[in-house]
Amino acid sequence: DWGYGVEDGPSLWHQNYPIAKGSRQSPIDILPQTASHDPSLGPIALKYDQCTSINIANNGHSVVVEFEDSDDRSVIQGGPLDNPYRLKQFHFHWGGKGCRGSEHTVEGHSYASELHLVHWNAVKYETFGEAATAPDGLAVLGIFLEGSVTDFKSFNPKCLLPSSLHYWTYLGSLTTPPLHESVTWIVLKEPIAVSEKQMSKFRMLLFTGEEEDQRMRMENNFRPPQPLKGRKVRSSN
Ligand SMILES: Cc1cc(C(C)C)[n+](CCc2cnc[nH]2)c(C(C)C)c1
Ligand SMILES: [Zn+2]
Repeated sequence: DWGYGVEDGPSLWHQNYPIAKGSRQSPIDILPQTASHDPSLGPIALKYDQCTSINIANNGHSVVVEFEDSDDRSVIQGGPLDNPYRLKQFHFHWGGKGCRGSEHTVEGHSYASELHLVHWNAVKYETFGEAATAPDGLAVLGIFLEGSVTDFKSFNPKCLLPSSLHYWTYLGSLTTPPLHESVTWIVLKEPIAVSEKQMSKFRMLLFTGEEEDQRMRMENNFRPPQPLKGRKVRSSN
């Protein structure tokens, strides 16, 4: 019912999902100069050592790596978060070519791709599904990928992190339907390098059209920036 094409893309999502015009929609264009530095914002802490990946799948909209989330073995905490959020899965957004592809932009600048590490508040909610509809239910760590000659070795989230964990944070939403306004976004300032070869592998992934035979190229699976509507973007030190 929704996609990234001309007939079903982001500009039409509001017809079936009115919250698309809500007050905390994502992604946004981040303006570093207007982000308010908040000294009370501590560092984020990532505990991914025991992370247990379950599978990698093409869910028709993205390539997703799922994790075991029956306990707090892999969590993100600190920063803007009041308690630990459990790692559920990570996935990517990317463009058809060149440097467009990320969901968040920085002063209008897009990156080739954006990695989302999705976590949920298992302290307050019973299930991921329940958390996904709650205003403090999810915490998504966004990491920009920019094309470069180096390769990244594996999908272990630990080695996918840049050297600096400085971040911007703001209250937002899922970036595809149902567009729930349930996400505390933590976007790292420093991108990681990914090779053109890796990018081309994303682009070769096909995603199913309405009819199974309609194999469309999975690319440009990103939503454009949404109005800030008075929200404050805070910056870690
Ligand atoms: C693996 C995954 C895929 C998707 C979309 C791309 C269908 N979504 C829905 C929208 C979204 C993707 N990235 C930010 N929001 C999620 C949510 C639950 C975080 C996870
Ligand atoms: Zn995402």
